[in-house]
Amino acid sequence: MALDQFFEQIKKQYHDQLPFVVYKKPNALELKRMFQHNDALHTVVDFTESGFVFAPFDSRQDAFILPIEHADVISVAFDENDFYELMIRDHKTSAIINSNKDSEKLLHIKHVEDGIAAIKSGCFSKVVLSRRELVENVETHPIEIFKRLLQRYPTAFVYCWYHPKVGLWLGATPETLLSVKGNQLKTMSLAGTQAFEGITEVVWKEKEKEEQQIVTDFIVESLRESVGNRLSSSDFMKVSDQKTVRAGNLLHLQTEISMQLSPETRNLKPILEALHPTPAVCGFPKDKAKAYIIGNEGYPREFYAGFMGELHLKETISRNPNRRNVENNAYRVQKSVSDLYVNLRCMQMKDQNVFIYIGGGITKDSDPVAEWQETVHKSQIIKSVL
Ligand SMILES: C=C(O[C@H]1C=CC=C(C(=O)O)[C@@H]1O)C(=O)O
Repeated sequence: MALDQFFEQIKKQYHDQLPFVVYKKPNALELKRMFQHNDALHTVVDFTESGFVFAPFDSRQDAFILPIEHADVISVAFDENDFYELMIRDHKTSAIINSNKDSEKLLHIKHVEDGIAAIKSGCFSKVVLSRRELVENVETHPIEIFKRLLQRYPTAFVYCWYHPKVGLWLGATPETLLSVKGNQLKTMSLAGTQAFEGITEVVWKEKEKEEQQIVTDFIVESLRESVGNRLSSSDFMKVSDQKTVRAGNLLHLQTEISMQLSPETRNLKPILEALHPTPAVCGFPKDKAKAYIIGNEGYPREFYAGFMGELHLKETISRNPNRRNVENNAYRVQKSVSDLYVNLRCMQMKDQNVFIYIGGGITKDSDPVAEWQETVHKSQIIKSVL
């Protein structure tokens, strides 16, 4: 199917107020879309379901799914030239809208100061505080915004999710929550932010390294506790060194973590309950930081800092990648694939109003004004696609 036709069909599905998701995985040269046949709202029961899941920050609230058995899935190839075409077409319309008000600045700085005071009084060692910024009168069609996200963030998970009973969300996230292919589990710890200024070999402050190490330690410990009994040896968990990764115009510190699960692990609920929300979007210890966020942030996060992605989809994988044209099914295996991402660098569209969600990790050494500026920088980057 041609790319234009692919996007036109999505616009029609949206116009007809029927649920859909369109997405591209990090570095993939393929776009996928899933159309639900009717507007029924399906709630996740235990994460053994198959489909595309959309889960909120606060796991006491419902997570939703476009179930594979009620949906059509189509993939199209997407290569560098398509990126180029889109870039040329949309170049003139991209603009950075600066709408930060002084009252928003003072409020965020106050929230960060209060968060630092709570850390110093021993409530928790890290908390991620965020804010929501409103941009009014956005006339760009959400699918055009999605295309711009695609061209800007080739290394991100880029998505547009819509359900008439929930709303419309878009984003380009650099953070994997959980990837399970067969019995291979991969996740990552991501934290620390600085602007990308042409090079990725940058120096990180101790404060940022410590902030990211809190996330890594939490993930390793949570995985040990939630699936540890299925491990035959701790050698099954691999933890990489800290490295710098680029997410559009930002740099972050990242550690990759991987392990093997027992072959029959279909129920991801215990792992997701242990991991989500990680200290990259919540804080540490998790429950105290989460209660503080919900009680003090002053707005509902809804799906920001929640997670989304493929849950238990079937994928045919070649056992021997060198045997490309082998027709023999003996070389192909069907694996269950779950690829879930943290909903960061995202926005929610309500008619022509767009809410942008941005936050940052706070530790005892954080500078409230610098934290405000980090959210301004992140929001300007997101706004530039409107
Ligand atoms: C919570 C956000 O980012 C997280 C992920 C990477 C770096 C972060 C930071 O530097 O604070 C945050 O932990 C956000 O962008 O809204």
